[in-house]
Amino acid sequence: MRRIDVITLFPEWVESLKGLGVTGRAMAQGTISLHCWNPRDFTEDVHRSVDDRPYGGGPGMVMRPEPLARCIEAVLAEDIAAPVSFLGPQGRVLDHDGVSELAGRARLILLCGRYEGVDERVLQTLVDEEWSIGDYVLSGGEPAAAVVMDAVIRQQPGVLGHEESALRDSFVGGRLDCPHYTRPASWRSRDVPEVLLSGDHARIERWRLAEALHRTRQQRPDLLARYPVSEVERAAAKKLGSEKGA
Ligand SMILES: NC(=O)c1ccc(NC2CCCC2)nc1
Repeated sequence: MRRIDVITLFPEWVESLKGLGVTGRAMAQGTISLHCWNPRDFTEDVHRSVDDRPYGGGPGMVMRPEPLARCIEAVLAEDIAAPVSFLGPQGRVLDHDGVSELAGRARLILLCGRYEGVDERVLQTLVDEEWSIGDYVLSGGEPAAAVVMDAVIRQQPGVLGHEESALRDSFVGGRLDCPHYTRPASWRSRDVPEVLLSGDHARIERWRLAEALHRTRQQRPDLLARYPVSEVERAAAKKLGSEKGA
């Protein structure tokens, strides 16, 4: 991933992400270039109108096809070809596999709708796919685009300080994350598990694997069905058990 184009009526909303955290740094460094496009810049009328009343009546407004289409075509005219992805509740629900798929692309074009949605003919003629971040309705696609961008950018090599931390994250290999601790070793009478202070990195790794497996079994048995316990996990849990007994 080296370029992300976001089509939005609120470019300042999206631009604000440039200054935040690891994803902000990646964009500030230019590892990822972020380009915002506003359909309002592609209107022809003096009022620069991007929405209009829905045919068939009903509440709210619909995004007009022409300015949106011109905007999308301007985006497509630049740089390499890429699918146009609409963020909407009817789309494929984003999960780790979806993030990996999007992260493998050289370019993302994210279309953010507002109001009641965009004219269906734009979706039929210019949009290639629809992604959803979950089964709920948002007032705009921008929050969903921000989620997609964050999840995808952190997968890029070199973006996170410690590459392996992106690998250990929850959901890699269908596992939730292990518990995390930092100083002080005893806090409000609660101690950090002694294994983490042992300096025995092999044992610490086994403990982390076993904890992640335990949590996944407790919180997300569906993930266990999809990603069965591996030999490494079984061995780690077994060895830990024997050590505990020791
Ligand atoms: N679950 C989601 O990812 C999602 C995305 C966009 C949206 N609303 C947008 C879609 C067009 C007008 C507002 N609602 C929900």
